[in-house]
Amino acid sequence: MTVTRLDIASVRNIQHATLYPAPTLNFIYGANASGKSALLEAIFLLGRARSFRSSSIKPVIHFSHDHLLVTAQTVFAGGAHQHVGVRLDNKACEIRINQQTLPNKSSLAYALPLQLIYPKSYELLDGGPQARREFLDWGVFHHDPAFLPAWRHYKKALAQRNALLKNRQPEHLKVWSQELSYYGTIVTDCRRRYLEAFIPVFQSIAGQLLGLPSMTLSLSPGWDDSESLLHALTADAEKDLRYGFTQSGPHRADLLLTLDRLPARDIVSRGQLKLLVISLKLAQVQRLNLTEQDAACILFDDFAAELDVANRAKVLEYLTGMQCQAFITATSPNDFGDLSTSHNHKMFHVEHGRINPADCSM
Ligand SMILES: Nc1ncnc2c1ncn2[C@@H]1O[C@H](COP(=O)(O)OP(=O)(O)OP(=O)(O)O)[C@@H](O)[C@H]1O
Repeated sequence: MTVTRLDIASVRNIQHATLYPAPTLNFIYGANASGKSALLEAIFLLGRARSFRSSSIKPVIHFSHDHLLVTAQTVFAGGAHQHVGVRLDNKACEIRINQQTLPNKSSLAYALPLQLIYPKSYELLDGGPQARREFLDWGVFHHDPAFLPAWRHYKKALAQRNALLKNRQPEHLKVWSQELSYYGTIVTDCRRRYLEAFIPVFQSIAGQLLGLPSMTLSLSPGWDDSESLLHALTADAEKDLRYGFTQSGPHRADLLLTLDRLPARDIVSRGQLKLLVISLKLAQVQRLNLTEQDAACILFDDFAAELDVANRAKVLEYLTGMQCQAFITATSPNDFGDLSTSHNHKMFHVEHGRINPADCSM
C-alpha cells in the first residue's frame, strides 16, 4: 500500500497541504516547530484516527478551526486504488473508505497499516510491558484474522470477571474464568505463532544494524504456562478477590528481549537500545511485506535524534532496500546523510506549516 496523494486540513499549524509522496522514501526537513511532526501526525491520524502526541483531539485541531480532515489516495501492489479519509472534531470521528462511512477504527488499520518510530518509541524496551504488548499485537492483528475477535471477547470477559472481583461476588467467577481461559488461550496461540514468524526477521535486521550475537526474543504469556490458563485463574481466585482484579492472563503478557540471558535494556548503550527498537519496528513492517498483504508505511520522526552518523547510514541503507514507503523527518537535509544510493526518493521542506517539494540533490 502506497500513499500517492495526501490532503491535510487543520492539523496543528498545517492549515491546508497537498502532497504527492514518493512510493519509496520521503524526506521532510524544516526548523524546529515548522510542522514536520504535524505532518507525520496527520498520516498517523489517517491510519489510527487518533494522535500519537495528544490523548485528546482538541489540541491537534488548528486553533482557528473546529475540525480536522485528512484524506489520501492509496494504491495497492496489485494496482487497485483506494480513497481513505478521516474527519475528527472534539466529539466525533468519521471514517470513510471509498465513499463509504465505516464504524470501526480497525478498518483504517487494515486500509493503512502504519509503523511509527519517534523519540517516545524508545520507551518500548525500557518502559512497562503495555507498550510491548501493543507492539506485539500490531503484528499479530495483521498476521492472524483470528486474533482481533478473540481479543475483543477476552477483554469483555476480563471486564466482567474484574467487576465480580471488585464487588466480591465469587459465585459467578467460574463461568467468567472459563470464558477468559478459552479466549485467552486463542490470543496467546496467535501471539506465539506470530512471534515464530517474526523472530528470524527481527534477528536478521538487528544483526545488520547492531551485529549483536546471542540475542533472544520470547513471550512471557502472562501466567505460569506450565499449567493451563484455567488452572492459573482457579488457583488465583482467592488472591484475585483480595486485590479486586485478575492477575493472570494475556493482559499481563510481556515480550522479553535478552542478550546472553540478561535483559537487553540492562546491558546495551542508549544508541544500541535505539537501534534495537528501530530493528523491532522495521521487522514488523518487513514481516508484513513478506505476507500476501501490502506493505505498511513507516513514519520516522526526528531521524537524527541520538543516532551517530554511522548508525544513521546503516538505518537508511536498510530502509532504502525495504521496498516500502516511509516519511522521515529531520531539522536539516544534511541529517539524512548520503542519499546517493537512495533512488526515486522525494524531499519536502516544511516552513510555518506549509509543505513544499524541495530539491532532492540537497
Ligand atoms: N492546535 C494548533 N493550532 C495551530 N498551531 C499549533 C497547534 N498545536 C501546535 N501548534 C504549533 O504547530 C507547530 C508545529 O509543531 P511540530 O511539533 O509539528 O514541529 P516540528 O517541526 O516537528 O518541530 P521540532 O523539530 O521542534 O520537533 C508548533 O509551532 C506548534 O506551536
